[in-house]
Amino acid sequence: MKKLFLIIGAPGSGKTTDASIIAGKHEDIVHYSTGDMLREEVASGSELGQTIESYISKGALVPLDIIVNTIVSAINNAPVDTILIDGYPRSTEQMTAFDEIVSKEDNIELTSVIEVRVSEAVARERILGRAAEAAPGEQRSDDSEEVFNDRMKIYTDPLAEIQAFYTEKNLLKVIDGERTLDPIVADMEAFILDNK
Ligand SMILES: Nc1ncnc2c1ncn2[C@@H]1O[C@H](COP(=O)(O)OP(=O)(O)O)[C@@H](O)[C@H]1O
Repeated sequence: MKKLFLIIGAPGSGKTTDASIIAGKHEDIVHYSTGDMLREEVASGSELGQTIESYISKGALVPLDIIVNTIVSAINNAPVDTILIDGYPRSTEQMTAFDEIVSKEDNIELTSVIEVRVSEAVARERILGRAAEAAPGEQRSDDSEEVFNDRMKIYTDPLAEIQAFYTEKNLLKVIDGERTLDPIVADMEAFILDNK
């Protein structure tokens, strides 16, 4: 049985960093970041990667079929049974599409949806700080003020509906992301270890 933890959070919430640290500490936990998987496809130079980059550079969501295929293949190819995926779902369309997949796949259990919660002000400060600190040529194409605003709106627009959907299923776990890294990671790690 593959036990899946979805981790959502605003741009700059630290969701990818948190999940990556936890997976790095436990051999029986693997972590996939939707953003990183999509950027890997872009880096491959494939035609699909060019399509993906056209969305990422605008802070827009890539099409449903692309992101669903990306996460389903990551789950199916995962080498261990506890899987953390950060950056999904980002729309109610993605949420319902995945709910259908999980309901059909006996081998996949959605164990929890962890929301790393930060205010827009903290998210903005972190993203624009990351952009300012990036080495020349290393800045992410979507870390500009304008694209950040679009990414933030895309995240917050469906959030209430996503929170309600998973609260109803008793699957939502909120973690305060406005702290230093260690207590956030400790809280998330304890929750995952208690529930995997
Ligand atoms: N679940 C998803 N659905 C569609 N597009 C996605 C998804 N996850 C990531 N992306 C694309 O990758 C970009 C970067 O995502 P990510 O690295 O997680 O950054 P952040 O969440 O901090 O904005 C998103 O702005 C979007 O273009």
